[in-house]
Amino acid sequence: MWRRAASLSSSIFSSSSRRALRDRGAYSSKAMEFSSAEPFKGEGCLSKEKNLYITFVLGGPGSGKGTQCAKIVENFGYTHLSAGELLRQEIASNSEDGVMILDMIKEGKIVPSEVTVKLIQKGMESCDNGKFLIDGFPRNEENRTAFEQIIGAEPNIVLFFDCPEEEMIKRVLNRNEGRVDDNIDTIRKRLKVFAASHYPVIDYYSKKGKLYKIDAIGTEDEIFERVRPVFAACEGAQ
Ligand SMILES: Nc1ncnc2c1ncn2[C@@H]1O[C@H](COP(=O)(O)OP(=O)(O)O)[C@@H](O)[C@H]1O
Ligand SMILES: O=c1ccn([C@@H]2O[C@H](COP(=O)(O)OP(=O)(O)O)[C@@H](O)[C@H]2O)c(=O)[nH]1
Ligand SMILES: [Mg+2]
Repeated sequence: MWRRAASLSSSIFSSSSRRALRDRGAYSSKAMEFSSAEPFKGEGCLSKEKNLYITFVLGGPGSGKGTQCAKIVENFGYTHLSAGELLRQEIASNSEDGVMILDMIKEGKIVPSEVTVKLIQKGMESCDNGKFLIDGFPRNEENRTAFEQIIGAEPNIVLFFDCPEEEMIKRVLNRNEGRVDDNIDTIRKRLKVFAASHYPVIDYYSKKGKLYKIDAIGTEDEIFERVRPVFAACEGAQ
């Protein structure tokens, strides 16, 4: 069972790890636009006493969040919790909230925070592993503050997959997973919601020095080579 993080500001990399990461090209000058002057102050990686290490994985629809999460899981032993997938499971289980969630997803809207955070909480509590990738959440400021209040923790780091809209549309239309929201009308709505709501979240974590902006154009493997150093430095610091 994971234990609740006592601090809302836990951070992982020592300044030497951060230097090494930068030297290895983990983030481009573009990514640095989002980084604060003094990003990492923490000592350990997965905080020993808290036993909880959280990464939020953000980006627009089709930016490759799920694809890269699978690679992070494979290489670094994280538990992947996709907020969208948890909501789809809730629909499939015919739960009380299922119809409301389905309506919101079809319209590309953001499901009320409490519903999503409770599902994430259940996922985290049912898992012995303390290393979590929380994929596709928080989608807006209200999501972000609800997570802090309900879970009592902040992410240690935040990945943001930066992808042009045309590429996201192309990928979603080719996704072929039978999702009710992978059609051009819903994609356009989702992109509008994304454009209107993601920036304050990104900006918040940037100012806290937790944000890694990853260029999401390239092959899946090329993109993972941009992601890998972020986690490799973390492992090295343990
Ligand atoms: N780098 C990439 N280049 C081309 N297609 C990709 C790339 N990464 C992922 N995809 C494909 O694009 C679609 C969306 O990827 P996914 O990981 O589901 O994105 P997200 O979770 O951000 O919506 C999937 O069909 C996936 O196979
Ligand atoms: O925290 C979340 C995550 C997802 N969704 C809903 O679920 C849909 C699909 O989300 P998912 O992350 O699976 O989509 P992706 O970005 O991976 O295409 C979104 O458009 C929202 O309607 C939501 O309301 N809150
Ligand atoms: Mg996804």
